[in-house]
Amino acid sequence: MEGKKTKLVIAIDGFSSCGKSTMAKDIAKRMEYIYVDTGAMYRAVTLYAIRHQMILEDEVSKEALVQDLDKIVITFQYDENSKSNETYLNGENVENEIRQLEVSNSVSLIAAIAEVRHHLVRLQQVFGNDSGVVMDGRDIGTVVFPNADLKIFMTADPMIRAKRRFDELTEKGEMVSLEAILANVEKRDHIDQTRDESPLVKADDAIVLDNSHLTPKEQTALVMQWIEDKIDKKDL
Ligand SMILES: Nc1ncnc2c1ncn2[C@@H]1O[C@H](COP(=O)(O)OP(=O)(O)O)[C@@H](O)[C@H]1O
Ligand SMILES: Nc1ccn([C@@H]2O[C@H](COP(=O)(O)OP(=O)(O)O)[C@@H](O)[C@H]2O)c(=O)n1
Repeated sequence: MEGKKTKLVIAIDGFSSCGKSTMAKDIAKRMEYIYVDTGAMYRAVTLYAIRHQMILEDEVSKEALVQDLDKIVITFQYDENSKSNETYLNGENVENEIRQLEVSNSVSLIAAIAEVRHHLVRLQQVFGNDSGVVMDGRDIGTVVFPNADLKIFMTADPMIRAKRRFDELTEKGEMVSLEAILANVEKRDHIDQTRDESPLVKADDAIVLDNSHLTPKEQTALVMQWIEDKIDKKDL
């Protein structure tokens, strides 16, 4: 299938920590598409806000942050060691820092700000200009690429998601509790689904993928079949 001429825009949305980016990266590699982790962009803006004391006990200095948006430059660079794109904030590699619980605890507040969303969505849409892109987030199939060729809405049992994230962070040496992770996952899902600006919602034409009991290999195999079907239809 690699090298086929027809290039798709693939949108992957869904709840926190269910495996969206794992799957998106795998698909992008197999298809030789660009992969864009939009969550990393919201996380980088959040890290900037934390470092500039713009978040105090769940209160965000919105005006100050919005004023600074043009000063926040987010880029991705391929890293040979991790064999994946890593996130840079104003030239500094922040890939590890943006995954820490401190950032996770504030990111949904930052992502609820309309001006932040408009700014990042504009940047994300540029990545899709050439098509051949896999993008994951919360509003990709609904707002960023409403005409995406394939839309997937991922979900899994909240406890299973929390355990996956817990294993990942403890493996990296972060001292966290499963309870704190579960609380964060559930709180973010709630804020993401109930915010006014482009809330997390399944697009009408998205396929639901519950991967609670699927391995990464199994979920990729399933999605590769859906991609093949889409390409066959387009090539007709
Ligand atoms: N199908 C799966 N089964 C078990 N663990 C998974 C599966 N998919 C992903 N993971 C693991 O779950 C964690 C969260 O995955 P990630 O791709 O970061 O999720 P998301 O992008 O939705 O937040 C990672 O540690 C990843 O390795
Ligand atoms: N397109 C996107 C991507 C992320 N986000 C926000 O950014 C947060 C972090 O996204 P993420 O994809 O890194 O989160 P995880 O699913 O990896 O935990 C989410 O909880 C949302 O609040 C968003 O609002 N829209």
